[in-house]
Amino acid sequence: MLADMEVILASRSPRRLMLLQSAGLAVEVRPSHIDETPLPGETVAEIVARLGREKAMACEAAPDIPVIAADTLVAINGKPLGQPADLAKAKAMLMELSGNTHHVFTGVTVRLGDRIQADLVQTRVVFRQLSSEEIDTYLAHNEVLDKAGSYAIQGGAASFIEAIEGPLDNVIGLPVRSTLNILAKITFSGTTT
Ligand SMILES: Cc1cn([C@H]2C[C@H](O)[C@@H](COP(=O)(O)OP(=O)(O)OP(=O)(O)O)O2)c(=O)[nH]c1=O
Repeated sequence: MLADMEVILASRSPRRLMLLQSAGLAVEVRPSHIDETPLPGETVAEIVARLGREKAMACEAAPDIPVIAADTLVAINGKPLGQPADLAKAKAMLMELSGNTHHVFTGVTVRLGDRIQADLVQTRVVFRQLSSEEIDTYLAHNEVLDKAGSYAIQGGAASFIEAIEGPLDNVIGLPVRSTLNILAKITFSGTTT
């Protein structure tokens, strides 16, 4: 039903593009550039929901082409971990995640003209204990500056995972099942949320 549907992806994330293409959509990439600074007092869930929506709204598109946008953050003890500014911050984040449980939140929005459908998906991730040397080796061999929480579960960080509960693709940046659900809803039902 959705196969070969033309959509616009308002994201520069190559992982989101790959995930949508793998689902059979015909994707045009048109990244949105918005200020991703959290507002005072916002929870992590509220931040990703708002930023996903703002990215979808900021993207210029014809009213009959669905726009898909998302925002992903790692949350530990209620605190958001976004993309690290530098390798020192990346190391600090991985030290904090080591031996602990965190949650990955993605806010995904589909916009069609002035109608919006959105969803919020979370995945629980448990990291095993990591040594300082192991983190240094990981950072020396992996690109993490564009990854929330300074790791990529689809790369070398898979071996850090002790347990995961929830969708894996949500951690990579886009929960595909949820995205296709809201895409189908907005395309075929015409309802607004
Ligand atoms: C935790 C984790 C995050 N990520 C990525 C997904 C997202 O691309 C990125 C979080 O940053 P986002 O700000 O959600 O997205 P982005 O900056 O890549 O793209 P845009 O703002 O244009 O939409 O972290 C992984 O690829 N693997 C992981 O294991």
